[in-house]
Amino acid sequence: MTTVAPPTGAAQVPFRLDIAGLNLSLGGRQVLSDVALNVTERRVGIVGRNGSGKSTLARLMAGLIAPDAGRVQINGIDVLKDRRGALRAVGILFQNPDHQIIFPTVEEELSFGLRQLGQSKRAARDGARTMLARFDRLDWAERAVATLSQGQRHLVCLMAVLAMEPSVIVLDEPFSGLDIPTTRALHHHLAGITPALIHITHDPAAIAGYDRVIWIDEGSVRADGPPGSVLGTFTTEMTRIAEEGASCLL
Ligand SMILES: Nc1ncnc2c1ncn2[C@@H]1O[C@H](COP(=O)(O)OP(=O)(O)OP(=O)(O)O)[C@@H](O)[C@H]1O
Repeated sequence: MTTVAPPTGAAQVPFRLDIAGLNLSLGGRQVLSDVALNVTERRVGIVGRNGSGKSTLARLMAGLIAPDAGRVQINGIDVLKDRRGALRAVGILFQNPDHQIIFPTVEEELSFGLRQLGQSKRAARDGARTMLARFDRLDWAERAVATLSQGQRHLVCLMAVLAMEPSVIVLDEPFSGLDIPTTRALHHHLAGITPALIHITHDPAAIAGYDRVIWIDEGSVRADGPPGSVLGTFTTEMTRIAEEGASCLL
């Protein structure tokens, strides 16, 4: 398995997320209600039932959608108002890499974000190749993205986000649909990276070793604290709901 060395000096990258009074309705339904969070921990998990509002929160954290009320700041940058600042502050990885990849070749895909940050064509190409080399994938530079597997495309997305050196990366269930070895390889890559991580997942084991876990329930924060206590309560509640559902079917 490839070991990924964090870039020198990057361990000092600051991270602070401040969410205040976040409210959002979609399709006439309140999806998030009064979400307020202050986060400085570098490994944070988010759990919650299907439809509880996790992905919506992830998009708000990345400044991809606007709330009805409230604001999201990362390192003091309002991610909605300062789009250039937000590109440096936060990266996001979606469940489906095909929702993210827009260029035909791997190098073009990795260069794009760097061009958005204002780098010259040459600097962006060099940055893309440096990132590919870090992951021992320099041979992918000219490769057509369409010829890569789903797991390999996930890795392309991860490298593209990392190349931009954001303070934090939001992971929106990036491992669903991947086999165990691919999932482990991506976990391994993530364990070695410098940016803070906010990781949305349905797998409590994936975030058991994190610094903090936030449980989103029906658009609000239901529990927030160390993984030991939050994941314990969450799992007990999910099991109770599942058993209740099963007994209804009998
Ligand atoms: N564009 C939209 N228009 C209307 N309703 C939406 C829209 N996007 C999301 N919703 C609704 O908002 C709620 C929260 O959706 P969201 O995708 O944030 O949930 P989630 O917690 O990420 O769920 P899952 O675990 O299933 O991915 C759901 O009820 C969903 O149907």
